[in-house]
Amino acid sequence: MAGTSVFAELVDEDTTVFKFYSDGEWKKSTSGKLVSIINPTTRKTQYKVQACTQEEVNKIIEAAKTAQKSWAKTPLWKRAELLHKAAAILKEHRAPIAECLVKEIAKPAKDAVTEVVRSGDLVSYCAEEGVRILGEGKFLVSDSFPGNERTKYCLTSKIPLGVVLAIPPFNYPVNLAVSKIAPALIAGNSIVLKPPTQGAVAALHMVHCFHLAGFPKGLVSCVTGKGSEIGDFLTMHPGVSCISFTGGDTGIAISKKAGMIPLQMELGGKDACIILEDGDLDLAAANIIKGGFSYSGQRCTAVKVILIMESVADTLVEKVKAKVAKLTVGPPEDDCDITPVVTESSANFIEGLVMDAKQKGATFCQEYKREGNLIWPLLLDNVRPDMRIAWEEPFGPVLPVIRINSIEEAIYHSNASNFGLQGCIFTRDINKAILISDAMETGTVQINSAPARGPDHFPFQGLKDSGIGSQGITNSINMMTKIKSTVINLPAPSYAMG
Ligand SMILES: NC(=O)C1=CN([C@@H]2O[C@H](COP(=O)(O)OP(=O)(O)OC[C@H]3O[C@@H](n4cnc5c(N)ncnc54)[C@H](OP(=O)(O)O)[C@@H]3O)[C@@H](O)[C@H]2O)C=CC1
Ligand SMILES: O=C(O)[C@H](O)COP(=O)(O)O
Repeated sequence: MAGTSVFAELVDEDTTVFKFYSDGEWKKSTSGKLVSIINPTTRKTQYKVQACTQEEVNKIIEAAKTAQKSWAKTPLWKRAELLHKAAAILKEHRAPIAECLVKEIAKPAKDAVTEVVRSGDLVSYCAEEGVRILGEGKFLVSDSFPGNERTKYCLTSKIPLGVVLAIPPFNYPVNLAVSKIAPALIAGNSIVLKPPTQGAVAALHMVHCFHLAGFPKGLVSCVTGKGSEIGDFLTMHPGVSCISFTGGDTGIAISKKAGMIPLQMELGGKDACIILEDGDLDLAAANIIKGGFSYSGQRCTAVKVILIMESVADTLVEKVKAKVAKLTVGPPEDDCDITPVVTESSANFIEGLVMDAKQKGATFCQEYKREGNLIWPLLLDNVRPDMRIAWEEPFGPVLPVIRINSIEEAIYHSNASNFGLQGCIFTRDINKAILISDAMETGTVQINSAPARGPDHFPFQGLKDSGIGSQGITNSINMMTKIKSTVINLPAPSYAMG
């Protein structure tokens, strides 16, 4: 159970009130204020977390700055060793952490366990990748640039940035937290985590695994509280040297307010699934179900619009409809495919998109049904560009189908979006696939499979409003370092063996 056994020190007087993590200790905030986490399924308060004060944030950042200085002098292999230890502890305690994910964000039970295991694997991979790429630098000689003799040797290495602020979203509160924490730590940075409110307790449990692994005091901290209240103070804090954020439009606002520091932003998406006449329609239908409806469509990489050639549209829609009918709908504890969406306001937003489509004449392939936060999976056919669902991301189990008559039309629609995260193409013609991929303004294009972030060492990036920079283990480690050069100036040209 959450907050019990090794996690007992996280809880306050009752097992639903959780402390925050500062200077290697679990603490109650002096604010005396708590933030409630509502269970999306029961719509009742499940847990409460501390609303940290600005003073507490100041202390955390000061401690993080101090801890980082000694951490940067800790041998790389020792940093990796601690990360491997944290990964093992995380995996060992996957059950109580997954239980938090089920209660806080209604993630289906099996997927919740997968998130924790995937996170442990990510931390270990990061440790291994870090010792390789951070163990190498460059050696340059001056005479390759015109006008120079070989009188200068330039040695470059990757050095840490300082304090990294990590802000993950509700849909992967553990995995998208460690995908920022592990690269930051292996690269010699300290980390301040501000978890999403929905998912904060799972994140606190994950942080405790780093505590149990024995990381130095102050190196890893976790501030809780509503992003709308404590967010600006954190993101504009002069002690923060880098922000790694995943979430919605909030990221655009942060990028305008943050100082002159490196930013890693992974924001929303409207990933198109383009299906050509020669595409394998069974494969496409299976990927539409997995891509569009897993975790009830609450993934940035979810298939969010189907662009299908008119000549094969009826067949494809029938295949998808048949599979939608088989999706199970209900509580996450029962491991249903479709579970309640994260908040009531999300459910209302999704309903607004559905009603707009209804009013403007979309074809409902299923009856629209909602109970509380639970929305039954819905395929909307014959969606037109004047409908909001054609452009906006529902972050829910509702999927629009737009019928197209040419490849150009598909590319035009995909590129007209303000987002540019991923897209996918179903065709047996690899030449067409490559041409379409090249024309699509997205960070990644998948050929004959649904969009996805993983495997987690692949580069992951969004263009346009979908983000800044690139994630993936290697890119994140590099992003959380800067280059330092030392130039050795020789009194006379010197050529090895020359
Ligand atoms: N590209 C990607 O990889 C992903 C993108 N997303 C996108 O995120 C959205 C849904 O996720 P959601 O969690 O609701 O996104 P939000 O942008 O609302 O929240 C993301 C994080 O930012 C915090 N936050 C809120 N306000 C501020 C602020 N002013 N300053 C700093 N931090 C703040 C939130 O905390 P709190 O919870 O306390 O408000 C949360 O931890 C969708 O649009 C989706 O597309 C989601 C997942 C991955
Ligand atoms: O933010 C998201 O929703 C995730 O980065 C998507 O990850 P996934 O493709 O592994 O679900």
